Amino acid sequence: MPNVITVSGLSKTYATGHTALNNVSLDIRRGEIFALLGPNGAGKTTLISIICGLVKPTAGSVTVSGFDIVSQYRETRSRIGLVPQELTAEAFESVFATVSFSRGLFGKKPDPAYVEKVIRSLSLWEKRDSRIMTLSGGMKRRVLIAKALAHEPEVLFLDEPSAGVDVELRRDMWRLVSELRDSGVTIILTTHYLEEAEEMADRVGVISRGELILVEDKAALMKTLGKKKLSVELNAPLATIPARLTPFNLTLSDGGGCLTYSYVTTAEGSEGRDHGITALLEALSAEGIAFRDLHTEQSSLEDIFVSLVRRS
Ligand SMILES: Nc1ncnc2c1ncn2[C@@H]1O[C@H](COP(=O)(O)OP(=O)(O)OP(=O)(O)O)[C@@H](O)[C@H]1O
Repeated sequence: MPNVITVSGLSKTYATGHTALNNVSLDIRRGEIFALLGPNGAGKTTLISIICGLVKPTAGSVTVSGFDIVSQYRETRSRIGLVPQELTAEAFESVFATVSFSRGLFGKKPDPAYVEKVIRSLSLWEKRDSRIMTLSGGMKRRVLIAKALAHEPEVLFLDEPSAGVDVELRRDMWRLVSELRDSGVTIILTTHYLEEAEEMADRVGVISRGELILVEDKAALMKTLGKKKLSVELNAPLATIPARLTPFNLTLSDGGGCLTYSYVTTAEGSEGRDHGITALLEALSAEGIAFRDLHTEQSSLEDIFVSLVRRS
């Protein structure tokens, strides 16, 4: 996949002297869903704001579809849709008028059929003539997405799309984001919710204190980091691990009193694929090894994330 955004050596030090981004380089592939994860204050919004031309970088460069965000601002901005964190929309305008107006801001010719399509895809058609102020919070958020899509952007930024929305709207939004991706739009979202990244993203970037500490395919991340451990507390300690048990790559601890087995719990793995636990228990029984207790421990994405951020 060719890159749609190239970020090179990007840094931002605010007037306060605070360095919010430090030498960040990142390629976003056309057509992917990229999740940017990071704790509060990590620099996610700063990064997005620079790419969208709202904040000036201190050093480094960014191109969008090959155009420079500073010297070719109009070219880059018209290719980007931004759904901001805060709910801001014109209170007295109707949904249809607001979305049409957003399209006009980017110099696009009016296209009521396209605006209708966007509004329908966000299940807002029934509300097209309603004033924004009369809508629920969830509907207002849908309007923000419609506004961001009004000028047919190639790239859509969603800053904390799930903040303050209920489970149903979150699900709807996830569905919408996949549909947009299927229609060729590249999506970059920031989130605190690992579940969201896990559900939607093709790739994940972790940012902490202004530095990009990891960029990885989600599947690979889950595979390497989504591990489970089974600990078997033995009745009698073992001096060594018997040969029959070698294929399980066990570790022996607690003075020989505990055997630990690690296995992967990716989405595919948990759906019926044998983790080898049955085979392990059979092998233990065949070796005449008795145990008094079994327990499992899972490294949650939360743990993984916290340990990555701490390590950085
Ligand atoms: N205009 C500004 N002037 C000075 N400092 C700023 C400004 N905007 C952001 N910062 C600081 O830069 C750092 C990064 O902020 P940013 O909003 O990019 O983080 P974030 O990862 O988006 O956080 P959150 O998850 O809370 O939205 C923070 O310490 C913040 O206080």
